[in-house]
Amino acid sequence: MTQSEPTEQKRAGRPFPVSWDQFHRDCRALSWRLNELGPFHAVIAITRGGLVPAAIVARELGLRVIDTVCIASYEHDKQGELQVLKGVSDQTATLGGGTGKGLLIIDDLVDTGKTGRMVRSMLPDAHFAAVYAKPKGRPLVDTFITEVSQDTWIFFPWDTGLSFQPPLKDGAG
Ligand SMILES: O=P(O)(O)OC[C@H]1O[C@H](OP(=O)(O)OP(=O)(O)O)[C@H](O)[C@@H]1O
Ligand SMILES: O=c1[nH]c(=O)c2nc[nH]c2[nH]1
Ligand SMILES: [Mg+2]
Repeated sequence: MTQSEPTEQKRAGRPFPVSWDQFHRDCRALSWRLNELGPFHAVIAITRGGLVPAAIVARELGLRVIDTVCIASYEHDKQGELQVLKGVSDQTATLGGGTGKGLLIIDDLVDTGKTGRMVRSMLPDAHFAAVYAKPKGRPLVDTFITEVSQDTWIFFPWDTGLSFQPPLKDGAG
């Protein structure tokens, strides 16, 4: 990528900030939906973003077997090549009969769907849930809570902090 190309975040343009409180509520809503679809043998978090919703969903559903698939693609806000740094453990794979049946994969969001596609190819029969979905990634997930437009950038609470916001009207501050 050259210096002048905009990042995915800049290209998205429309900011969608999510507070801890809102995120917790959305994860609880996701848990309600998933509770009707289970039971699941184990939760698999797609790191790192999937770790937070996975903890909340596992707590709500009483699941104590938690594994990770470690995937890196975005360097801050630019998407590069997908790298699988760690797959599911043999023990979790056995629980899912080798194809992921009865396993619950969780991520914070699906955007282009690249990450979701990669995990689906690893565990085709697993249930894949994300808290937020953009249109391109939506066909990859079985369950999600809120859809946002493709030109939206979601700002998660662990990536942000409180800061001064200028008033909408110029000079009103
Ligand atoms: O649908 P996609 O276009 O593939 O994008 C979605 C993925 O991008 C983000 O992860 P990221 O690679 O930034 O890593 P992180 O979870 O460690 O922040 C997010 O947590 C999803 O896993
Ligand atoms: O914090 C993030 N917000 C997003 O909208 C997004 N899309 C891909 N990766 C992302 N990370
Ligand atoms: Mg991620």
